Order: sequence, then structure tokens, then C-alpha cells
Amino acid sequence: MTTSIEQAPLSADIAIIGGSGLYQMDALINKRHITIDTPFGSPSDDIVLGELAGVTVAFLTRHGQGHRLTPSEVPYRANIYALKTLGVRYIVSVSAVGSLRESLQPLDMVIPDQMIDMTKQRVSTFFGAGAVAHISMADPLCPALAELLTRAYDNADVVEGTSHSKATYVCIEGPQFSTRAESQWYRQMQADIIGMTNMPEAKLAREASIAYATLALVTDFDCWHPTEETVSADYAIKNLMKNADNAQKVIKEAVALIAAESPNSVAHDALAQALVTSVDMMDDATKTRLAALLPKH
Ligand SMILES: CSC[C@H]1O[C@H](OP(=O)(O)O)[C@H](O)[C@@H]1O
Ligand SMILES: Nc1ncnc2[nH]cnc12
Repeated sequence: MTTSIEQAPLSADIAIIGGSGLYQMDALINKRHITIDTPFGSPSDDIVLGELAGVTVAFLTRHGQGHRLTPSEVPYRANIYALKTLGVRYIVSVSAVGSLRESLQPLDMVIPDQMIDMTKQRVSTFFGAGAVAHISMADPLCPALAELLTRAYDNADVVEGTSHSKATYVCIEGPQFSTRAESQWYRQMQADIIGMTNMPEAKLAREASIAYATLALVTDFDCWHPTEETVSADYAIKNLMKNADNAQKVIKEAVALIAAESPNSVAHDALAQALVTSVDMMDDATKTRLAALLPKH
């Protein structure tokens, strides 16, 4: 790992991954930009370390400054690995989503508890090349962190919309939005919200033993709805801009709660239960590549 500044320690327990519309956290103070290289390439952008609610947090913009990376181009493995090297144990992902339900309205926030992965062309594991792990994804979003996000929403002074929990996020490849037939099919699959980025992000976070939960900002009704406007990037972004301030209020409350409670997560010892290959049997290149992830002996 190389960093652009030589200050120590460069570490944070909590990270925020900002999606569409959240390219910086206005309330972060004492900021330091760090450039991290990983065995899986460079992250989407520099990671910004700063203080929020008196706590050091790492902020990473998922699509890079200026929103230059499509959902398929986001370097998910490098992003998660870079956060792991900083010591991150909790990730709050912030994402724009379409609603697949009448009850989930634009400007509402949703804290999902389930996911369906419909992506087609993304590398979704750190493993391979002589190292095998089969991680449990039964509960892909950390239940403890998701519950905490719900309380954070209640503590925050959110002026528009309401919050919803226990929803299913379907992740499509994109960058195109869905067809009407697909949108109806996802509804039949019991998906509630639709996005393009949270897989394989959630899988990789679990492989890295990091608790991961999502604050999903509803921007549109996708294209299934008989009367509401069909989604377009322009329409989604207009609603996102209205919601970005509210999202930052919730994040600030969440950071304070995580720091106060350090919730136990199913994710924190996930790899210990999932690694099939003994570390002694891995070759040196594989051990070096996975160094930040493997259990310390
Ligand atoms: C601009 S709307 C479509 C775009 O927004 C979502 O990204 P993110 O999860 O990073 O907020 C969606 O997945 C698409 O990438
Ligand atoms: N309708 C939609 N489909 C996929 N990703 C989205 N992000 C925001 N709205 C979306």
C-alpha cells in the first residue's frame, strides 16, 4: 500500500461509500486525502479521512469525482480492499434506487435486509488462484448495522419522506435502466427496490469481514408503474439532489451510534468460518494478495 501523505495512523473504523449524488460529505472536518493502491488495482478515487460527529471516518465516492465510472466499471474489489487496509469494520453504503412498490415513494429512504444479484459481468470474489472460501450470504446486509441505520434515521431531523426497513434490493448490471417486462418480473420476485451497485459490493465486504448496510434513497418508480413517470437519469438525479442533505443528516447520526455501540456483526468473523483452503497451502503470491483479508495467525 502506498499513501500520498506520511501521517500515522491512517485508520478508521467506519466508512461511507457515497453513491450517485453523494460525492462528498459536507460535514467532514480535518480532512486528509489518501491515495491507496491495492493488489486489485486502484479504488474509485482517493479516500477522504476526516472527522464526523467527533469520529474518524473514511469517505469514498463510488463512481469517482465527476461521476466517471459506470456501475460495471466501479473497481469494487479495490474499493473494499483499500477500506480494509485502513482498518474499516463498518461500511454504510449510500445508494440511489428505483421503487418497485407503491408504498416506497421518491424521497423516502429504505434500509434493505435482502438482495438479489442479477449482475452479469463483475468479478464478485477476492478468492481463487489457490484460495477457496464460501462465505454465507444468507443475510447479505448486516442486521445489526441495518437496525442501527433505522434508529439513526429516527434521530435525524429529516424534513421530507419516510423511512422503511426490511426490503429486498435487486441489483442489475446496467448502465441501462430495466425494460418494463424486467421491472414487472423483479416485482414478482418480491424485490422492492432496484439499483446497479450494491452487488458485488456487499459480497466483497462480507468476504473482507466488514459489516455492510445500505441507506437507499428512492428517486423514481422505475418503469413498472401505470401512471408515474418512467425513470430517466435526469429525473433520478433531480430527486437525489433533494435528498442528499437528508442522507448526510442520517449518516452523521449513524456514525455517532456506531462509535457509541460498536455493534457485533455476523460479518466480523465471516471469513473464519468460510475459508476452506488452509493458509499454509496457499502459495506466497496468493497469501500476499489476500494479506489484508486472511485471519491473522
Ligand atoms: C443516476 S441514477 C442510476 C445510478 O444510481 C445508482 O448508483 P449508486 O448506487 O451508486 O447511488 C444506480 O445504481 C445507478 O448506478
Ligand atoms: N430505476 C432504477 N433502476 C436502477 N438503478 C436506479 N437507481 C435509481 N433509480 C434506479
